[in-house]
Amino acid sequence: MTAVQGQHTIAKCFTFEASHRLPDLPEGHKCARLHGHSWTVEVILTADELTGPGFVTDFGDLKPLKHYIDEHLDHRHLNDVLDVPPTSENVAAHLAAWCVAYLEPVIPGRVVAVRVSETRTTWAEYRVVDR
Ligand SMILES: Nc1nc2c(c(=O)[nH]1)N=C([C@H](O)[C@H](O)COP(=O)(O)OP(=O)(O)OP(=O)(O)O)CN2
Ligand SMILES: [Zn+2]
Repeated sequence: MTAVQGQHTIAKCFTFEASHRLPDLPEGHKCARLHGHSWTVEVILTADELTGPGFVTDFGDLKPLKHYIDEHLDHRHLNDVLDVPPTSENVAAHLAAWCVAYLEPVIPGRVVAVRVSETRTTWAEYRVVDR
């Protein structure tokens, strides 16, 4: 059978608990108040060729991201961590930049995007420009 042309993509989810408040919102907006979420982070990776038994990246090799999240975001007030308002969009961009700087050099795959959810009904995705 002829192989279908395509691209492998994998993802792994991480969670953390953190508070935030969003500035520059209209008077009375609920998200200007201090509140917290169980956040979800999904890192999405691709590779042109599989390695080992057929991996884009061994899911286990994504542990440095879990360690970063546990150390720097979990049970923190995100306004103290980021130097921009801690929206889902900005948290996703922050984690994408961290993954490109510190995770990519030590894994075979490339980071495609980081998706962040504050709630079960919302997400924001930061897509890394193709390199
Ligand atoms: N584009 C964005 N919009 C909002 C963000 C964000 O980061 N990016 N953040 C918030 C609040 O922090 C909070 O997450 C509220 O979310 P929202 O879905 O508006 O509220 P609920 O979870 O309570 O959902 P309901 O549908 O109102 O029950 C706001 N917007
Ligand atoms: Zn919120």
